[in-house]
Amino acid sequence: MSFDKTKIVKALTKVTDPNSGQDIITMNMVRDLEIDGNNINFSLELPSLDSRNKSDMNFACMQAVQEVYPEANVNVHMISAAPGVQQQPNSPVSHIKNIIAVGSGKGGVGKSTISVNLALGLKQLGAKVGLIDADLYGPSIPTMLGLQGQRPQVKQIYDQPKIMPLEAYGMPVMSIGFIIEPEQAVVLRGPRLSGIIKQFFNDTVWPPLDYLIVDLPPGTGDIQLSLVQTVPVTGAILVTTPQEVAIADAIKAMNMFLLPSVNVPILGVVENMSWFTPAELPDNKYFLFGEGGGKRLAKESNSVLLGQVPIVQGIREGGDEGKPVVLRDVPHATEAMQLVAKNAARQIAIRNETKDPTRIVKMNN
Ligand SMILES: Nc1ncnc2c1ncn2[C@@H]1O[C@H](COP(=O)(O)OP(=O)(O)OP(=O)(O)O)[C@@H](O)[C@H]1O
Repeated sequence: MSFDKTKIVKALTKVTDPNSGQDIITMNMVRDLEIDGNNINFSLELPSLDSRNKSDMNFACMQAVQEVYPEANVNVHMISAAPGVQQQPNSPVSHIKNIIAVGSGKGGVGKSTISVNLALGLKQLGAKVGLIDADLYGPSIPTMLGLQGQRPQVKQIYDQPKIMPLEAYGMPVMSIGFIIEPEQAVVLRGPRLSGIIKQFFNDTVWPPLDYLIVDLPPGTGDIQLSLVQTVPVTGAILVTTPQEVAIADAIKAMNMFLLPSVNVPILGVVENMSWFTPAELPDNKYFLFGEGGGKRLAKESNSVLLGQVPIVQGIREGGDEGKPVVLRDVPHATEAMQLVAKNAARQIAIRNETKDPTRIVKMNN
């Protein structure tokens, strides 16, 4: 009896890739399928050959094929994925094309608001997007997406517990706020924080994504460091308000990404709360927080201004009500957020064309 390749492929769709939660055929991990008499041979491409699930996956492949062809000899050859753009053999998330950090110098400049709208804005453009809220000083993203009080599920994959992100508007989301109470979060110290960041990547099942947006705490600290030590960060976006005093802090945050040992490119700057326009005077702009900060920071970081977002009541309401403004139709605001997303997508594409993939920062402790 000869074996049917289509049946074998179908059988292999029952084998799960533990990193993405998808099957290994969908993830394009099966290569060089050959039938040779009683032998069924193929290669299984893994992100890294020291993957902890290597033998489980080998066994799962054999079992799946022998369910349809019990008499077959199944030979699975494990190979390591060739690193492509933004892929590194040791990245726990090589199925995520771009990891984008959103940072700021000061708190309260609207970094989380920009992160949420940027993520959903990129999704509106047709991309597959995920969001991580790593801002432990105010994990506000659960509220901004109407997910407050919810807890992610834990699923056993190959006998290991894996976290399944929650979903908002079709977008997978993880937050420090899903795991610990905000009061507890602020007293956490280095090793514990670094453990949480690692969990977000190593133990969370992210589907294949074009962009994963990471909302960082303001300033520079343990979370930023853990992030660049865990995954290759494609680039950083800085959020600032227009006033001069915010810029000095934003420059410190920028310098951390640009340290030679970190080397994460700055993709651009978003200036938030740029001006206020009262509804009854639609042609007037009041520059409550001064002017020019975003432009200056873009110049300092040798990047571009991705957009200016005015102060609009609908932006605050969108956050409080769990439906971000980019999904609404709010004059001056929805369009401004969509433009930020469009410009960010363009700058990411330019970055990937012109610069080498970022490397994960090696720990020297
Ligand atoms: N352009 C804007 N217009 C009106 N309200 C805004 C705007 N941007 C942000 N806000 C509101 O300001 C508040 C603070 O925003 P947000 O939580 O995004 O700041 P943040 O920089 O992430 O703060 P932190 O990092 O300190 O938690 C929120 O209530 C948000 O809805």
